[in-house]
Order: sequence, then structure tokens, then C-alpha cells
Amino acid sequence: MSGADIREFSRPMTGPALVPLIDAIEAGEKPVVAAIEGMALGGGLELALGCHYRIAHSKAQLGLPEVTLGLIPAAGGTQRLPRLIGFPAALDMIITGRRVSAGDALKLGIVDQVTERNAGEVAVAFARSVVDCPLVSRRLSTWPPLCPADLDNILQMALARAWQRGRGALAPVACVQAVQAARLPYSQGMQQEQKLMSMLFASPQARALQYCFFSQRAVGKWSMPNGACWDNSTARPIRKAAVIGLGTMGRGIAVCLVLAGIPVIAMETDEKQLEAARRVVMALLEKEVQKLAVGLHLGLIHFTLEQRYLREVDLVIEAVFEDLALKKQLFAELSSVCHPDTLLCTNTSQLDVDQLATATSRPDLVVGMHFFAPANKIKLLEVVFTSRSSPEAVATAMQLGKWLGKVSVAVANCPGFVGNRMLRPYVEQAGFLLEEGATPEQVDSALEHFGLAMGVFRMSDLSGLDVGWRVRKAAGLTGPGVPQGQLLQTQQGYRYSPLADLICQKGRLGQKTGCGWYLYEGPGGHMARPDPWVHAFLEEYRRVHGLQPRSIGQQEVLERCLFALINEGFRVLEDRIVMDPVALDVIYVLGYGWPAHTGGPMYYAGEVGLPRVLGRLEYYQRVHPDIPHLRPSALLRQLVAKGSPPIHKWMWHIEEGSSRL
Ligand SMILES: CCCCCCCC/C=C\C=C\CC(=O)SCCNC(=O)CCNC(=O)[C@H](O)C(C)(C)COP(=O)(O)OP(=O)(O)OC[C@H]1O[C@@H](n2cnc3c(N)ncnc32)[C@H](O)[C@@H]1OP(=O)(O)O
Repeated sequence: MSGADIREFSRPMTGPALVPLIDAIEAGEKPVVAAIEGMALGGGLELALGCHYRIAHSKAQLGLPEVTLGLIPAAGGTQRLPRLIGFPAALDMIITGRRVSAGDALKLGIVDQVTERNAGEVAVAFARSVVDCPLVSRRLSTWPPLCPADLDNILQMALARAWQRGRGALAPVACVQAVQAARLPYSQGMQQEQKLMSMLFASPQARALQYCFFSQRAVGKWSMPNGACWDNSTARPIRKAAVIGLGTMGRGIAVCLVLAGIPVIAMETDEKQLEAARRVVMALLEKEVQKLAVGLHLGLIHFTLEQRYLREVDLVIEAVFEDLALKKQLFAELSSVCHPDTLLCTNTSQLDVDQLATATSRPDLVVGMHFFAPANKIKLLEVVFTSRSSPEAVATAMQLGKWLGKVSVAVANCPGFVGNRMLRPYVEQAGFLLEEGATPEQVDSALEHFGLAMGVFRMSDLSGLDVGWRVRKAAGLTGPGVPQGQLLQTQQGYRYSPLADLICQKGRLGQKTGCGWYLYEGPGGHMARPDPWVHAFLEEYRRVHGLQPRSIGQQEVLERCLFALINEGFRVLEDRIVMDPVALDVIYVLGYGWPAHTGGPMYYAGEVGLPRVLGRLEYYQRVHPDIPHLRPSALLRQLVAKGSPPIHKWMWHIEEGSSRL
């Protein structure tokens, strides 16, 4: 039972109310035993908590995920669970919304018994054994709260954690407040629970989070401009896969495959690199085995330097260095080494997948699989199809993503695909803001206050500043042969900030070198501190270029960075790189730390109001006519002219024939 029908939350509710129903079950004179198979989530677990006993199948999972929908468990969950398992454990489950296994539920005391057999049959037998036992001690609502001496402290810490995790989300904080009310008599606690739920139920945040829930499922129903789609294309089985190139990304991808139970050939060309990868991958896998407490066959992975093992695989994911010539050469080699039916996938974040496909004997079996670092943690996968990718190849990559526990989004090939394409104008604005007088910490703090997991400069330091530097060099924006001096601030006819290039030239490549936009405790450090060197460098830069620094407010930072990113999102839609704006929102929420409680950049634009987004872009464009990314997209203008229709109708307004595919 996966709880309430989430779709019902935006419609008038029908049927009996859950709270009195659960209260009636609990107050009944006959013992009621909950038999839990599969899932007991949200209202499903709350119903089970109202029963007198709970028996779970060993594969069952239990949880209160309401927080992820912008809500609290409001059918007594916040009042019964702390009474049953204590405040600390209940707070943890309710604030995070995480699911626990039946085994853990037994240890926590949520269930009375775990069985390998049919839970219903075991529950009936159990009910017979307790039929004469008094029920008075089995009614959780009558239990006194388990208040430890340091409860105030525990609640305080939980509140701090909720603020920190929530990044502006209301529900985690409301969860703590509701659980806190479990120290009161049950009826008073329930009143508080209902009050908090009423506040959240109709909130924009809850609507946005529920939109995220359905968006993450909607992208599974992919389609391509040629009419191929999820329900007319068949995925191939993947009996064995290979990962070539065992740097950070390759290692993470190999771990994902093994965890999904897929045998893997892990290949490198250098013995030392292979050994280093073996150590890291095996350590990661052993950690997962301990964490998940599951048996995992570590022999599923075979490390090798020899290409001959590639003959046996159904699919290859290459994750070698991000260099087009190198990847093309590898793809050409794979064409002769691998079976003619083997799918060739490239884990690139921005290289032209069409060009890679032409280097092979089977362009129809080539797709991009853009994983996000760390590949074994981040849930997003961009599946990049070219004009020649076969529906079967796309279906297989999408399905593989699902097996790996990812949300796969199908996107057409274009520079930067979706995520990195939209990121470019955002990063660019941040650089301009530094030129105009802001500091990295001012920009980051505005973005983090908005709810992004990490500000743009912190994020760049984490990813490594050389990544973007390499891309800019390849695009001819910087590097040897590009005009220097006063012209530095204009490239290819438009405004260009060379600040990031200059920082890289100083050897400041981010966390890995111990300094970038911030200072770290040493190479590989994570604690970002404002760096006086960067401040002096920015002052000197502005002086040399005759730039008068001005005070820049939080609103300008947000509007310039976020609206530029959203504007590019509209261009992505115009180009039909994806079929729907929900794809952009899923990519940003899962891959780029965009706050889920705002729905994603495109949903957020709709909430702010398209006329406002357009108006502010027009304003900034007038002030900065040399920044093309601030020029409002045709689609945005068109949508405003049509009265700003809701997000699910945006694609109706794209002119036929505008596709670049
Ligand atoms: C003014 C005050 C009013 C107060 C009202 C108070 C009312 C209080 C009473 C009760 C409140 C209860 C709160 C809740 O129960 S909230 C719901 C909590 N449950 C969840 O969040 C679970 C959500 N679902 C999942 O996590 C997964 O779907 C899972 C169940 C684990 C299954 O995963 P998987 O096998 O990967 O399958 P999919 O996720 O693809 O789902 C398959 C299709 O089912 C749809 N689905 C799943 N769960 C729900 C749901 N709870 N409601 C509606 N639809 C759901 C999902 O969208 C997929 O459909 P489709 O393929 O069409 O997209």
C-alpha cells in the first residue's frame, strides 16, 4: 500500500476520512494484525500503526515519505511512531522520508515479526495465537510518550537538521514540530498534526513537490521526433556490460552496474590505473554490501587490460578522457572488436554524439549515457540520442538507467545536451556579476539561500575549474591565439568574462589544488573559506579594466543567474531537444541540486509568472545588450503573448518545423 492517491490531493477528496478509520480499528475489541507485503508507505504505514500487531514479509519496505511531497504524515503517523520507536528514530524516518527494510523495522520495533512466508497466512496464524490477549497495551495512541531526559536537545538538533536539509522547504520543519507535539496527550498532538497539515496541504511547495513526483515518472514515457517511443520500442536484455576507462566516472558506473546485478568487464589500458581502480571499486562495493546488508556477488566484476573480453558484452559504456579524437578512435576500435549487435554508449558530458556515432560501423546502436558525478549516487541519467540512434538503442539505455536506480531522461544531441547547456548562461552571469562588483561568496550565498544545494562558485571548485577551461579552449574563447589585453572582455563579438581562465592560469583549479574561487584546507579539501587573494585579484582586475564596482543585491543575483538559465531552457524547448518542460525540471532537480520544493527551473518560471520573467530579462537585456543569453527566447515571448498558459500546454505553442533534429 503506497499510501494516499497523490493525484487526489489536487482534487476534491471522496471516501471515508483516514484518521477516524484508523482510530476505529485501533479502538476495536478484536485484534487486528497488519500483514505487510511489498510496501507500507505513508497512509499505508499509518494504517498499520493503528493495527494491534504488524507482521512483515522479509522483502517488505516501510516508510513515511510524505515529507518528499511537501506534507507530514497526518493520519496519526507523527503521534504513533514516536510512541512506538522513540523520538530520535521517529524523527529520522519522518524528516528524511526514508524507507526501512523489514529487518530494520523489526530492530526498530515497528513490526512484531518478519517472515519469509506469505505475510497474510502468518498474520492469520498469529491472530489466532493472540485472540485471547488483552488489547489495552496494543493501542499506540494510549501509550505515554517515550520522552528521554534530553528530548529538548534532540528536538533542537532535529530542527537544525531539518532547516539544513530543507534549504527553504517547509515540510521537514513541520515534521519536527508535529513530532514534538507527540510529547503532549494524544488528542492534543493530533490537533497539532492536523493544524500543520492544513498549512502544508494547499501550499505551493507541496504542489511543486507533487509535480516533481509525477515528472520523475513521466520522463520514463519518452518519445523521439520520429514517433518511436517507450511503448512501441523494446529494450534489449543486458546480460553483460563493459566499462572502458576507469577514472572517477568509470569507477562509479561500474559500481552501479554491479549493484544492479549485471556482470561487468572493467577495462583500462594502463596496469597502474587498473589496479588503482580495482582497489577503489572493490572498497565501494564492500561498503555497499555492508550498508545494504545484502549478499552481492563481488565476482560479477572482471578487471582487465585485454580487449578480447569485449566480444562477450551486450553493451559498452566508454568513460575515457573527454577528448573527441580519443573517443572516436576508441569507437572505431570497438566496431571491430565487439559483436556487431553490441550497443556502444558514451559517457560524455558535452561532446558531439553524432560525430562519435559516425566513427563506428553501427551509428544506429550509439547513444550517449551522461552520468553525473558521483555516478553511483546521483539519480539522474541523460540518455542522448542522435538523428540515427535506433529506438531499440534508446529503449535499452533508458531501461538500463532504470535498472541502475536512475531516472533516465531522453534528450536529443546538442552542445551540452540539456543540463550543461542551460548551465552555461548561469555560470556566465555569475562571472559578469564578479566583474561588476560581487564576490564569489555573495553570489553563492544568494543562490544557496534560494535553495540550490551549492552556489555556482562552490560547485565549480568541486567539479574542477579545468573542466570548463578545456571546453572554452575547445570553443576558441580562450587559449593561445585568442586576442588578449583590452579585448579580453569581448570574444566572438559578445561580452566574455575571462576571470575563470585567469584563475586557472594561476594553477587554481578548485578543491583538488586546495584553491579556486575559495581557499581550502589543502589539496582535496572540502571546507570553502573566502579567499583574500581572490578579493584582491578581483579588485585589481576591475581597476585594470576600468570597471566601477557597484553593490549588487540578492535579487539581481537570482534574476540574472536563474532567469538566464530558464531562458536557455525555453530555447532547449524551441529546439525540441526534449519533448516536454518536465524533462528540464527533472534534470535540474536530480542532477544539479535545484530545490525540489520549487518544482525545477521551468515550473518555477511558471510560478514566478512568465510575464515577470520576460520583463526582467528585457530589463537586463537593455542594460547589457552585449549578452545574448539575456535576450528573451521567442517561445517565452510567445507564451506571454498567449496569456501564459500552464506548463503542460507550453509545447502546443512551438511552431511546427522549428525542430533542429
Ligand atoms: C486540509 C487538510 C487535509 C488533510 C488530508 C489528510 C489526509 C491524511 C490521510 C492520509 C494521508 C496520507 C499521506 C500519504 O499517504 S502521501 C503518499 C505517500 N506515499 C508515497 O509517497 C509513495 C509514492 N510512491 C512510490 O514511492 C513508488 O511509486 C513506489 C510505491 C515505491 C513504487 O515504485 P515503482 O515500482 O518504481 O513504481 P512507480 O514509482 O513508477 O509507480 C508506478 C505507478 O504508480 C503511481 N503511484 C505510485 N504511488 C502513488 C501514489 N501514492 N499516488 C498516486 N500514484 C502513485 C506512479 O505515479 C506510477 O504511475 P504512472 O506510471 O502512471 O506514472
